Amino acid sequence: MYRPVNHGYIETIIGPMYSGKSEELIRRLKRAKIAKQNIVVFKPQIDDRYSKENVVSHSGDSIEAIPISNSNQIYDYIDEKTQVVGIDEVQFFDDNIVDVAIDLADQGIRVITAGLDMDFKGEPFGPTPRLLAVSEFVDKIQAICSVCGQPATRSQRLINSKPARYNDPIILVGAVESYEARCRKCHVVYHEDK
Ligand SMILES: Nc1ncnc2c1ncn2[C@@H]1O[C@H](COP(=O)(O)OP(=O)(O)O)[C@@H](O)[C@H]1O
Ligand SMILES: Cc1cn([C@H]2C[C@H](O)[C@@H](COP(=O)(O)O)O2)c(=O)[nH]c1=O
Ligand SMILES: [Zn+2]
Repeated sequence: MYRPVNHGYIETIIGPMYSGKSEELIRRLKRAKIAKQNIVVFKPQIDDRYSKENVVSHSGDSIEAIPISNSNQIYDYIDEKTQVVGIDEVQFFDDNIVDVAIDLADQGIRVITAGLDMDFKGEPFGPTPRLLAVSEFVDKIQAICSVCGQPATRSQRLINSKPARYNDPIILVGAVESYEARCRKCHVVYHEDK
């Protein structure tokens, strides 16, 4: 694909749940739209929490998005006019999403991704660590700890109001019924062997 000027790069917005990643992604994409840039937004199909075809923040901001089940599907919606690509919930994709982001940036596209850096156990989540390494710009943002009010960097999973167990599955789509924002001190994971 021919692009006359190569100004591509990757921006990544990371943090725990409720930290404002989707709000910030939507804000940047809406500004690009105001600048009359050609944008395309993607989200993983499994995230049907608030909407199937929009990125929606916990506070209700939204922008139209294409749900995809495989990162290579992004290429079906990109052409020589595409200037900005947004990808939300990037942690749910496989590692190939990083190669797609690199390829798009190499083609001159501004790629803006948002996702969780850590899972409910406080461990690196899916492709995010590698994505951070190759991004030109990274913004790590915080929520408010639901226990103590300090800046929250972790996502607390609660099952029947109790901390989730270490061996529980990593993926569980949800919001306030299953997750709270917590700081390091207030974040709890239940280890059955301890
Ligand atoms: N504990 C919390 N800390 C900060 N914001 C919260 C919290 N709980 C709910 N919110 C709401 O969530 C919004 C951020 O939502 P969103 O952008 O979807 O976050 P993220 O994509 O990081 O999960 C905030 O503007 C606020 O209205
Ligand atoms: C911590 C954690 C989260 N999830 C899920 C829960 C939500 O559906 C998304 C995160 O959404 P947000 O826009 O950041 O609020 O991820 C999960 O599947 N596993 C986890 O460990
Ligand atoms: Zn706390």
